Amino acid sequence: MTAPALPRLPEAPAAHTVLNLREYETIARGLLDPIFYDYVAGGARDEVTVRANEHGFARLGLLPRMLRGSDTRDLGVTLFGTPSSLPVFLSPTAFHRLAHPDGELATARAAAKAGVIMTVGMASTTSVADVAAAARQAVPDRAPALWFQLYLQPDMAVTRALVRRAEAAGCTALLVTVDSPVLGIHERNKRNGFNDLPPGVVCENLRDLTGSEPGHIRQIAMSADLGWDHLDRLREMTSLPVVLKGVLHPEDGRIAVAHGVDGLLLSNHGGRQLDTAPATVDLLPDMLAAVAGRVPVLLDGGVRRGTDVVKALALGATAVGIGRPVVYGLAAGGEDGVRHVVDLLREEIDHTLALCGATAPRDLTPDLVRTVPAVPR
Ligand SMILES: Cc1cc2nc3c(=O)[nH]c(=O)nc-3n(C[C@H](O)[C@H](O)[C@H](O)COP(=O)(O)O)c2cc1C
Ligand SMILES: O=C(O)C(=O)c1ccccc1
Repeated sequence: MTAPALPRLPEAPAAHTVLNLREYETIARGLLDPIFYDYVAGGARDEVTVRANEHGFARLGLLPRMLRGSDTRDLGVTLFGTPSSLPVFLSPTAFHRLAHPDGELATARAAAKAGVIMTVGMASTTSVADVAAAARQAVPDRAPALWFQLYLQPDMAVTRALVRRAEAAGCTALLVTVDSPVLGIHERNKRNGFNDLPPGVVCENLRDLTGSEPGHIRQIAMSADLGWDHLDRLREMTSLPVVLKGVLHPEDGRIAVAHGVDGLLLSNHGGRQLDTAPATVDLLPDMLAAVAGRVPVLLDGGVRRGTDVVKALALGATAVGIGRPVVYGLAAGGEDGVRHVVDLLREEIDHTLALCGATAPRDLTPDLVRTVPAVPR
């Protein structure tokens, strides 16, 4: 068993020297323990889906409109009642204390100051209550904009305990991950022998649940026995909006709506579960058709540029999530790094809207998106 050492305190790069999200990956790679970098960057099996997500955006072009924009643009959206300054939210990622000693606290402060929603992972290395306190302290005059990511547990008492913790912390929605009946196989982790957290790093939300290993990642039960009935029982146990994360087949989108979900997050887990699942942006039109406007559809996977965000919104997504770029920003510069990642995207989205003749996300329509031959990078 090899657990990576905690990273040394990284030197925060001067913000002006980092120009885009991909550069944050390069910087993080130089700072992180290679075992943890591989954990973050990697995906399932051949990592086909990891590459496909970014490639999906590369195969779409934006066809701008002229002479109809405005110098004042509004990027804000409201997602399940939670306002966000951007149509971008932070997707849940586990183990932030492996990227930076301040862990999820730094991420929460950055998200709160940037006015975007952070999804706290069930496998966070800071408790959801402490994350919420950090967000509140960072921006005292605003309610924290936090969602909680949940793996449905076959023991519904455990599920209930986690939901109560998220509610008590003030989370305003539950993202329920359903793409993990079993955990994806990451060959990089196998090669590196990465199968445990270093001493002192604990999944704080799992500390005092039933089970013999308090705070251990093995406390999270992945179960292929879960079914739609478990979702129904979750629906009955909370009045929080429930967003299903990881549905990919349009028929599952229809079933989810019939079961009363408040929204869908079209996600292939960043290519970390079923390898060769298609790119999420390629699946978006079919999912939107299946859902037919009954609930908002969010998307994550491979979003690295403002143009990616604008393409997804133009096709009909309500907002998009970012996963790895947040961890890379955190590794590179703690709170400032995450803040800069969000602010870089903000500037790129605003600039792209201007160039497309749009003043707000609602101006974006599918006719602005064309399939093109991907240009090699
Ligand atoms: C290091 C890492 C940890 C993740 N942990 C979780 C998790 O605990 N729960 C979950 O639902 N998704 C998890 N995800 C998936 C993300 O929520 C998201 O779907 C994915 O990262 C989006 O793709 P992107 O990284 O290309 O932006 C994780 C992703 C990464 C990279
Ligand atoms: O690494 C992941 O993608 C992930 O979702 C996960 C699942 C269980 C524990 C920690 C992370």
